Amino acid sequence: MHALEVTDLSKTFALRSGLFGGPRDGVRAVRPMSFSVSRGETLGIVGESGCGKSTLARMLVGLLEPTTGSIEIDGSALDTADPAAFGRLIQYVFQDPISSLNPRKSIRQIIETPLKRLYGMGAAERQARIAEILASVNLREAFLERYPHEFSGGQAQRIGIARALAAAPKIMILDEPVSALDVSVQAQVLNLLAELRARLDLTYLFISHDLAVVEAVSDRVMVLYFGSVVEIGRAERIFAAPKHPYTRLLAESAPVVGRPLRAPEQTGTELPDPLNPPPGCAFAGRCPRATALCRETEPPLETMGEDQLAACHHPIAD
Ligand SMILES: Nc1ncnc2c1ncn2[C@@H]1O[C@H](COP(=O)(O)OP(=O)(O)OP(=O)(O)O)[C@@H](O)[C@H]1O
Repeated sequence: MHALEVTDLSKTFALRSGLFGGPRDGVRAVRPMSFSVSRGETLGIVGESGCGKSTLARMLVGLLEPTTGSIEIDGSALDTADPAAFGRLIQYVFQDPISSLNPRKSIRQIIETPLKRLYGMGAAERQARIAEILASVNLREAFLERYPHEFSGGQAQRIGIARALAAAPKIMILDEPVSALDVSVQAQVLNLLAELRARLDLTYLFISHDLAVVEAVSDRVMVLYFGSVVEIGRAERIFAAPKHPYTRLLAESAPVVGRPLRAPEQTGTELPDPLNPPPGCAFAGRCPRATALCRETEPPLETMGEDQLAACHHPIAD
């Protein structure tokens, strides 16, 4: 049984009706995708801006209703109408730690909220739990009566992590959790996350533009392009021996540690128009290997080596 099992999950943002009142398709932000994550695993998720990472993450934490598909955690399907059930199982750590914390609430109130809301804990139980959570993110109890703006970025991100841990989730979605932090602080937060994962048997989905960070922290990496999974495989293999030309482009355009992915305009033609998607492979317009087949028929995600799947008619040979 997987910690997380996603089946045919998709999201289309409806648009107002088109010219002359006719229907229009809407923006297919996430096309039907299926993947699973094992208990204790870190799955990295990479892709350029607009590839659907946030939309996927927001569906996984119950902030956005999927258009199709299902989400199972530890074998139980999540009910999209029951946000508290999501909250107890899967939590989100945001990119910008300070602005993601309510400025009018003390740290105690911020950490207490999930304990009350999700578990209905009484005062004594909450006090004990808060002390435990603070210790696990290496923050002093003296911080509890302070407010978010009094903290540095690294401390604020520890508070964001503490808030997520208060829900005692099985899965955490880490959305660019260190990209807003100074490089010197990034490693501390990444080490803390690794330690928490091991100690609490957590499963992570780690979204990042920074391939070096993703490669370092992930067991497997999933590459998204234009709302679809184009490749998924072991972190140590996927950038070293990509099967999909898009994964290779990403790896080649970010050769320096810490360098973020380049914008599409720096790596060739732009992304396709989401309102008017091409019929075949969405990457064909930028792909040096594309043929007529690619422009006509969308390639399915297929096994192409040990633990590696790619959606490509002309995959790169080993
Ligand atoms: N509420 C919305 N209504 C209409 N379209 C949307 C909405 N939210 C996202 N989109 C579109 O869906 C697509 C995927 O967006 P999403 O924010 O998930 O991408 P992303 O990979 O997270 O990008 P970034 O890295 O910039 O956050 C984009 O084309 C975006 O314009």
